[in-house]
Amino acid sequence: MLEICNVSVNYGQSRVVNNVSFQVEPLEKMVILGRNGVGKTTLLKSIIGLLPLQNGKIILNNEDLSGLKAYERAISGVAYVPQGREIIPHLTVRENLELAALAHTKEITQRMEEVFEYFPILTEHLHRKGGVLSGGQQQQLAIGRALMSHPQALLLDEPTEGIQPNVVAEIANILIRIHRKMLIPIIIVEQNLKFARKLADRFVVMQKGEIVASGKSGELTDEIIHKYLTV
Ligand SMILES: Nc1ncnc2c1ncn2[C@@H]1O[C@H](COP(=O)(O)OP(=O)(O)OP(=O)(O)O)[C@@H](O)[C@H]1O
Repeated sequence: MLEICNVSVNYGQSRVVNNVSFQVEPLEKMVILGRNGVGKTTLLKSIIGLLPLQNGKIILNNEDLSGLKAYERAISGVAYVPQGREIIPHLTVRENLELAALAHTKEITQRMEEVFEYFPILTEHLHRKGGVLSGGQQQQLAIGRALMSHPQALLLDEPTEGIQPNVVAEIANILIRIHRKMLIPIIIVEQNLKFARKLADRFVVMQKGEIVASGKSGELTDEIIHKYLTV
């Protein structure tokens, strides 16, 4: 289980995430919703250790990660698919995957085979540079790269951004398969409501750094959408 306990994050004097708490069970996929600039990415970055916590704790499977650096949290099992994918453009698909698994070299071939089961398209592009892939292919590579560390929790920041609708649907189905097989908590920051509804078991909505609504995905009402999500 991934526990976010009273987390606050500042940029300088400015508080961007304020006292956020929620838990994600291994059987759950949680989506974080909210308009632009409400602190969703900042929260994800504080969970993975790229931004310091002002207050609060991050606990994964009873291990307190709060004092650990980002690479130590990665070793403890937190994997991150960043907004914009951040594929290394001059490395090939294979090299992008290998790089993500350097700490686990013994199992690298097996891990890669697992990634190819989810994303067979990557096998067709294995020796091409990551930078020449389409947006959808890069997103698949970014998720595959996160899986190379065999994570205990998976965090994704806007995986549908800039991706064609048919590929979005495919990515949703693959994430559902990944979750069924790995049974790890998944947190997705998302603006695409259709995708969020298809994927998520539960949701939280953020506004001005705080959680203002939460529930099971069936409880995501038009009223909540109108009040906190439509522009
Ligand atoms: N490096 C930074 N330094 C100072 N302020 C920042 C920094 N990065 C983000 N912010 C500000 O913090 C607030 C929250 O930004 P954040 O990116 O977390 O929001 P978000 O909900 O993820 O939005 P989006 O959907 O646009 O990515 C915004 O007001 C943003 O301008």
